[in-house]
Amino acid sequence: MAFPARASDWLILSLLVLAFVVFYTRREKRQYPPGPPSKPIIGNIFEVSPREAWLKFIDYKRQYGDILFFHGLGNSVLVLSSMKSIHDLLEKRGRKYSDRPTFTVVGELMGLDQSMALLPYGDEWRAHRKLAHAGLGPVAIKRYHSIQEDLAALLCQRLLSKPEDFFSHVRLYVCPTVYDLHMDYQWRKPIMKYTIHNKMSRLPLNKTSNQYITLAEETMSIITQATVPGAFICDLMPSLKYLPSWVPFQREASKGREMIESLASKPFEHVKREMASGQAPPSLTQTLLSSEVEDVPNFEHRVKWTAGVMYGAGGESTYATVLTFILAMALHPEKQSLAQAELDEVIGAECFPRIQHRDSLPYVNALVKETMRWHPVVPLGIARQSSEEDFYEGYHIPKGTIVMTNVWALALEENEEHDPKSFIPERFLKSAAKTTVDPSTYMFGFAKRVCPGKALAENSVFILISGILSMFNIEKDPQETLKPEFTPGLVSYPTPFKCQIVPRSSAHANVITSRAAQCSGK
Ligand code: HEM
Repeated sequence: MAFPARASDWLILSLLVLAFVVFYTRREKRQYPPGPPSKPIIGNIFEVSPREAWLKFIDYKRQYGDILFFHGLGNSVLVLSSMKSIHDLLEKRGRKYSDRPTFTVVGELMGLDQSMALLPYGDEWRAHRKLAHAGLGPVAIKRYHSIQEDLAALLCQRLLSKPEDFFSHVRLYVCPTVYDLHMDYQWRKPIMKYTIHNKMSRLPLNKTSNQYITLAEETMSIITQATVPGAFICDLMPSLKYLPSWVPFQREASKGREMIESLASKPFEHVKREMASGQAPPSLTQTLLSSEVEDVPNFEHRVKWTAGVMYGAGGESTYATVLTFILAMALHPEKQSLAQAELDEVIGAECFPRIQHRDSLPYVNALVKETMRWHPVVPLGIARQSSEEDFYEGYHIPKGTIVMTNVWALALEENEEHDPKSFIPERFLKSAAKTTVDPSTYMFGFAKRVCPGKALAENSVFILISGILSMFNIEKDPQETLKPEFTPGLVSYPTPFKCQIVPRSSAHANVITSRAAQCSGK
């Protein structure tokens, strides 16, 4: 065997060995996390379906494990399906994983990127979060208890008069819970005429409805349509955003921009006027404007957008949760009776519950948790984007990777004691073995970007659900086969279904009427 004889030969050989080692080490480091097989150029990116992707991700989780990777056409997507991986990346390495993806049309062109939910991780976002904590923190939300209780009573009143329109009623009284906090009671003053919208959940509002609600619902409709993947080619080819204003999508974007700006500005100006006249009731905007953080630069702009984002961010998910509850009750009357028995015993028969009763109703709380677990309404969380490249468990995660949290997989985690697909509130009772993770630890997102409305939402969901349970029986429509089916989007709620919502007795009907009358008198 011939060996290199001269020093220069040794040098060349050493460099070759070094280059070989570096090449293979880097190749090793650049190994992506597992995922379905990929093809040249398109990779496996088309396996990420825009509709009900969570169902497919469950199958892939079984095959490839808790971290899944999809890539192709210059995109990469990481799906995290275990608390451990979510905690390791979003919590422990939060600095790298707290950005949001860029939405060219709805964000940049329509201006929604001024709102906390889409703001990049940075100083502006931090300023909005600080304001949100001031207005939605544990002490501040106590100011809203009576508003939330009134809205639950008014929802029951509507259910009493036209139970078959429950989709519309829930929409009308749940989304504005958030709006009400933003403004005040004004939206309820005009008489609203509305009917159930056949396919869509959105309210078909007419001219007699309140201008703020009409604006909010129309704007939400534009935002929802604009965020459907593929709605605008400009989202796939961002350079198209420089096309002139007469191009059709630019005209749509400019209309959307106007409406989104009005959604934030109009209620804000309304509260300011009320404050100037000394008559502003408690609301998020009012709380923030009268807070002592006025030395913050752009204070008014930030308050306007912090409060303005809440209708979209909070209404839809609360609405979806209450509808899921109604569906679950129609399917599980035996669980409903157990919750009603507890309500009757703890707060008294024919009494309307209050938020302060929350801690003394373990079964009702378990039922609320089970509603959230049984069908998570935000099944894949809200996407993040990695702001730096990273390596996790030996895998390479490129900078700019879209990161999804597979909440659906967490909720349907295999469990030895209880079937994850069945509706069993008992799994959350203290007496049961503590094998099921509390959904409030994953339903509202994670770490730095965890939902700032969580505490408020939990109160809303509790009072709406316990109010309905205490006053009504929800029953299957005997003429229909009730099959649980849900919409496929970012926020997923039951597709239209029929059920019967009947007062538990005439005494209960009277309680509803007199409790609702107290609200209208305010
Ligand atoms: C059942 C009701 C609700 C659910 C299930 C829910 C769920 C979520 C989730 C999953 C996120 C994403 C967090 C992340 O990226 O990790 C989020 C963000 C957010 N939620 Fe909620 N939410 C609810 C109600 C509310 C309410 C009532 C409000 C406002 C009053 C609200 C305001 C927000 C805002 C502003 C964000 C964006 C936070 C940010 O990007 O920094 N949510 N929510």
